Order: sequence, then structure tokens, then C-alpha cells
Amino acid sequence: MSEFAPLLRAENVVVEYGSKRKPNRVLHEVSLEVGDGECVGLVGESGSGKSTLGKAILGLVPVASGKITFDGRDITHLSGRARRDLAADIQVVFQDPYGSLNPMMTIGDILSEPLSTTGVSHREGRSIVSEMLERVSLPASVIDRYPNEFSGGQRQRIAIARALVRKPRLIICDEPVSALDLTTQATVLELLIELQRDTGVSYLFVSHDLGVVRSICHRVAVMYRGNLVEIGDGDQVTRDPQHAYSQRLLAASPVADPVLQAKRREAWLALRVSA
Ligand SMILES: Nc1ncnc2c1ncn2[C@@H]1O[C@H](COP(=O)(O)OP(=O)(O)OP(=O)(O)O)[C@@H](O)[C@H]1O
Repeated sequence: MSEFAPLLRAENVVVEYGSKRKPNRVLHEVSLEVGDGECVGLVGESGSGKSTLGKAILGLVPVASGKITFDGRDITHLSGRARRDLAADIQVVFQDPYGSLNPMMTIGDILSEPLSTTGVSHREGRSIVSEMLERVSLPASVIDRYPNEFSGGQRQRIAIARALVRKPRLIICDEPVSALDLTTQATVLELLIELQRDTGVSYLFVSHDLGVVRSICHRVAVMYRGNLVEIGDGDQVTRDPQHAYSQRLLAASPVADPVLQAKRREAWLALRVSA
């Protein structure tokens, strides 16, 4: 039994790309739950369907069959206004901190954009934006600057702040640290853990790196060729020999490299010391 109350539930979700006449099924009846306040890792080799499941939850790809519920409400086929309203509860942080922020907009405008449909006043909006910047440890003075003035790690903090402004209950993190160096990865992961501790937000954390996922998630789900093949806590999936897919992923992952592992541990330790 999970210690978390159910929040998101995907049941037998099927997604097909291609045409009606020639469909290419990439998710085969995938079922997964994310509890309220839980972090669930979604790992698997490239092309296994991780991002597609995230997109199906966000309504970015149509679900051919199956059901997705959020807090008991069926959100499988929401569109238009109802889908936009759901953005208050479900947000996303993408992998690419360079491509995901509009280079023509100031940080203040980027962060207040999600509030534009909510009816909050300009003044309230600015105050929420400052609060979120503080949460991700960026000074309020960044408000008038542009994305190209920031490093990859800082941009990812800005993307996280943007995801937070509407105080969502679930954030889909799609490879949020893959484009960052090891030390920056560690600081961004630490931030995500801290935010979860402070706000109780849930994460579906998509990654190909089982080492990263194991270090921050309560449970890990493993995908293989469009199927969800294993699920368990980090220790179970990486140590229990019955979890053969996870063992294989771990062996193929950079975290199996002892030099990289040592570097990662060093980065984490340095962070803990400096905190
Ligand atoms: N827009 C699309 N049109 C057609 N096929 C797609 C599309 N997006 C993804 N696919 C295919 O769907 C399958 C699953 O892709 P998906 O991006 O979900 O995998 P992934 O596990 O997230 O991979 P990666 O780790 O490389 O991002 C792959 O075979 C991919 O080629």
C-alpha cells in the first residue's frame, strides 16, 4: 500500500502516432499512479515512451484508449478552456533550459505569463513572481533581465519558478537535469526536493538516468518498448534481481561508471556541506 493518497492515475493508457489507417502504437495499456506529495520516477531507454506518457497526461497527444484521472476527475480528453484551467494543477518543466524560455521576454514577463488568465492584478502578479524567484534562490533583480543572460542551471531555476507560479499539485519534470553538468544537476535536484518538502507538490520525474531518479524518487517505474514493465522503490528496482530491466538500465547508465559515480557523490557532498 502506498503511503500517499492517490492524485494522478493512468489506467491502461494507449497512445498511437501515425495515421488512422496505419497507427503506430507507442504506449501499450500503461497504468501508473502518482500519489499526493509523491515523486515517481519514470525511466527507460530512449524511445520507450516516457515523454509520450507525460504528453498524454498534459493533453499534448490524444489518448486512443484508457483513462487518466486527476484527483478523481477524468481528464483524458479535456480540451479548450477545461484543459487550460487544468494548468493551475499540472505543470511541466522540460529538459532544454535554452529552448524552453522565450528569449524575447524578460524573466518578469515569462513568470507572470501563466497568471495572465487568472484575474490577479499586476501588483499581485509581481509579488507572486518575486516570491517564486526567492523560492528558487534567484534575486528579485533578475525580473528585468532576459534568458540569454543566465547559465543553464539558472535558466532551469527560472523554468521551475514559472512552473510554480500557479501553485500546481503536480509537476511533470521531463529530463529536467539531463542538459546540466553534474554539480548543477545536484543543485537543481536539491531544489526540487526542497520544494516538494515545503509545498507537498508531486512529481512525475522522467529520466533516462536511473541514478538520478533513484536518488530523489519515492518509487521508480521502468518502461520498455511502450510497456510499463517494473515498478518499486529505488532499492527494490536496482538491487532485487527480479527487476531485470532496471538492472540492465543501471548497467548501461552513466551512473554505473565508477568515475562518474564518484563525481556525483562529490557534488552532492559539496552541496550538503555548503547548505
Ligand atoms: N510526434 C511523434 N510522431 C511520431 N512518432 C513519435 C512522435 N514522438 C515520439 N514518437 C515515437 O514514439 C516512441 C516513444 O517516444 P518517446 O519520446 O515517448 O520516448 P522516450 O522514452 O521519452 O525517449 P527519449 O528518452 O529519447 O526522449 C518512439 O518510438 C518515438 O520515435
